[in-house]
Amino acid sequence: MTLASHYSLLVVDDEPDLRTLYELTLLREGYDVETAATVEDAWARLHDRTYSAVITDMRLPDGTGLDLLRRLEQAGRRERTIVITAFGSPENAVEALKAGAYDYLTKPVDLKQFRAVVASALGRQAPAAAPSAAPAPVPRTPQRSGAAGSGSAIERMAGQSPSMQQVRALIDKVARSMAPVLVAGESGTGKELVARAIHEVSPRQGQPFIAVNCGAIPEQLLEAEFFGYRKGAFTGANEDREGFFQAARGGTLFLDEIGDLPLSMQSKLLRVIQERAVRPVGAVSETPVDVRIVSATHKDLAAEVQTGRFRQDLYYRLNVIQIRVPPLRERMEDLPAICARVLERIAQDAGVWPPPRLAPEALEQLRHYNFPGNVRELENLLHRAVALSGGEWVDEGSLLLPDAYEGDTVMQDFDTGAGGARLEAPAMAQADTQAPLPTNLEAYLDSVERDILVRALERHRFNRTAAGASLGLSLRQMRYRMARLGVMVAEHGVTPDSDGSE
Ligand SMILES: Nc1ncnc2c1ncn2[C@@H]1O[C@H](COP(=O)(O)OP(=O)(O)OP(=O)(O)O)[C@@H](O)[C@H]1O
Repeated sequence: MTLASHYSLLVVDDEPDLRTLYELTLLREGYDVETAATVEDAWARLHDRTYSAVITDMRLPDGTGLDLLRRLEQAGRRERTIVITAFGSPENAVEALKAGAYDYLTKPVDLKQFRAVVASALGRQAPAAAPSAAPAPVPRTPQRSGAAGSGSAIERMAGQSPSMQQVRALIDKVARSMAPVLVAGESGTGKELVARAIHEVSPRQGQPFIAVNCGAIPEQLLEAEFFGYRKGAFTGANEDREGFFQAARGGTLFLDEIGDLPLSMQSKLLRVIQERAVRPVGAVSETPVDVRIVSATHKDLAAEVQTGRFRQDLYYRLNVIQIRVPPLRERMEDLPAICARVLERIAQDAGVWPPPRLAPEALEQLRHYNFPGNVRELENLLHRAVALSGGEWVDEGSLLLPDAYEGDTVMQDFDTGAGGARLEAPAMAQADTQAPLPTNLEAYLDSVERDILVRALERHRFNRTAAGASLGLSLRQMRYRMARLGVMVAEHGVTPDSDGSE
């Protein structure tokens, strides 16, 4: 661990008392500290040497903290900046974060928070934020953490269209600061991928990335899930539990579908963001947390504010920097690159190489589709196409774009496919015309297919080649289908994983 004395800090404030207070606080932490009283004085010092971080008051006699910040940005300096703003002027704080400040503090400065923010800017664990005891891990059901598939988010993100280049540039820019980011875009456009990318290129990359789907947690559990609870806080609380905020300590908390958060929880979240401290349910005191918040929404949050469904003050706090991920139909020039990247991943997951390629006619067909479900829909489509074709090429016939589900085309595809069990699905559907229709055709067909694969594998003692051959499939096709549907051959049989391949 780096010694505190290896960090040098520049404190800029024109009030001698405050300057001394900050200086003493930081010296006590073991840092090297220099001070300046004006923008010009600070700039002269910065001319002579570099610092680990600059802590500046917003109002200075010859300018503002923002002026200093902009100069640092323009000169390409790497110093992290913390701006101290007057109480009740959140617009200044937002302005500072937009201009590239790492973080801000509000007057009167709470010294505990001051130490924690400086430590965070230097990439050190804040002393006050260290966990007191190791609480039990939180149940992870509504939360998806860790890598979403193989490879880093930046590597996974394909496409060089101007809008994607802009998204990448913004990711790079915001990664350096603590500023909250709101990622906006339709479902399936890649918002979570953007959030992960921000975390990965930020200094927090070695720390946890915790993803929470705000819409998936029952309202009465929200507080306990977010902030944790103490033993005995309510019936069933048999032990202390951490919440998402504690689990994300030092890292990034990704709040997906933030627009689904009920109003009661919105005010609690706002408080935590303002205070940078959480109070677990049943606890008497608050614990400081150093967490960067990235949220995402497919809703028009500004409109939600207008209708009173989303708190304006929270919107203001979360939306300091907005990254809009455009729908796929607005960046169709990215289609070939995204298809190639997705096909690579499908092949990798199935343990097959080289990855299949998209036939030019298939690409042409995709170009004419408008992808209401965006990249996620494209992924699902390609998954199925690869499982159907199983060869080196994905052709037009295997794409089954939604319109092709109607009429004869489906029957034809099933007929020309590979006989046997695959004919059962349409045959079954015809047999009982009174049977209720599935509400989700894709999920229904997947479950039929999964069932057939499992039965064939069981009948052939889990030998994929033999089971595949009995269904008229090559080993390669069998592997793709098993990977797509999450059917795994375990030591003692087959494990259908109902979540599919993700
Ligand atoms: N530019 C891209 N290149 C390759 N894959 C991508 C790209 N964008 C998104 N994906 C993939 O598409 C899928 C959907 O992306 P993601 O989950 O990030 O979208 P989302 O906007 O968060 O969706 P939702 O709103 O449904 O939560 C993921 O598997 C992701 O890896």
